[in-house]
Amino acid sequence: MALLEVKQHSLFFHGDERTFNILDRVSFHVEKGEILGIVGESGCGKSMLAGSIMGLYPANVARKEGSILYEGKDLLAMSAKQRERYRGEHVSMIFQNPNTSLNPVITIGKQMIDIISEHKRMSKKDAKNLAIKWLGEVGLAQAEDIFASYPHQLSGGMKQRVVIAMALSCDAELIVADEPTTALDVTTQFQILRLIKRLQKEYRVSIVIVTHNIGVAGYLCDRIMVMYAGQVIEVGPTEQILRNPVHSYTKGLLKCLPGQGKNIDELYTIPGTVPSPLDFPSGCRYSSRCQLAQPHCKEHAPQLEQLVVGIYTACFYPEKECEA
Ligand SMILES: Nc1ncnc2c1ncn2[C@@H]1O[C@H](COP(=O)(O)OP(=O)(O)OP(=O)(O)O)[C@@H](O)[C@H]1O
Repeated sequence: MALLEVKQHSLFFHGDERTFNILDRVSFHVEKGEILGIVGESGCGKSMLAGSIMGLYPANVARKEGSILYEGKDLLAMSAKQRERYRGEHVSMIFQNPNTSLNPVITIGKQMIDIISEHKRMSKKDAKNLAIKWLGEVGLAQAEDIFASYPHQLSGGMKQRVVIAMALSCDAELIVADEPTTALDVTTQFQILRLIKRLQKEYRVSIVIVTHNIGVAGYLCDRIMVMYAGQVIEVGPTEQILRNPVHSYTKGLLKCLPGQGKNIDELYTIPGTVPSPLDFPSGCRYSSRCQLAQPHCKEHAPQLEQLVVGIYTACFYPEKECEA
């Protein structure tokens, strides 16, 4: 059984005049010890889906459909209290901005002891030792000094390491990381990505990483799931997605990656923008930007279907080559 299995999950929101759809029949799974990357441009619904996996929803959600099964138990059928327990015991979230997870007026050490004590029965002294062990484990030299520091005394990269240490110190089985390196400078980004990769290998934790950067997912993930306008449009093993993508949107995302020696003027961008959820096209949601789109694509919505084993795409013309 997969650790996490999301089936036909849709989210509808209350708008000013009507309800509208943000996630549309999203289905995927995460195996134990796997890293899955959720990739797409801004506004594709990645963060909303990350929230769903955590059982966290904005106040204006009108309707949730489908199921989100964690070890076979459906989050959507749980009470708010059960979902809180699920978050406490099994999953942990890493946000783009580490300050979201850290209290500015409490030392790192006290925050870590509090969080460890919530999850494990142990003396304060043992919790302190465990916290310091984890601070060292995530590459923070002088872990004792970090333990005694306040968040504002640390750099962004150091704070993100602390947040990772917090997640692992509570034995989270699934970590949901929403753009965990986007706020960091390029060098620090690489260091944090390398750290996540090393820790995942060592502790066999499952990770869902949300990123707009398909290169980041390519480096870190076992499989990549590409989203567009609230729908999954391609899923497959990382090698396959990087070398032989089948959906023209995925090809476009790959083409946007900066190459060596390219300056900003030479970078490719996919023409057009992601449609607003208030205005999703009725056929294929990518059809207005797709150079392969046929009249049929504007009228009918392709379903996510298995092309070959393990590779799924929602496109009527997946085999065709295109410029993007
Ligand atoms: N509380 C809300 N009520 C209504 N619409 C929302 C709400 N939060 C987000 N949205 C809309 O839902 C869509 C998906 O947003 P989401 O933040 O999940 O996208 P994303 O792919 O994570 O993009 P980004 O990387 O910019 O966060 C967007 O069109 C966004 O404007």
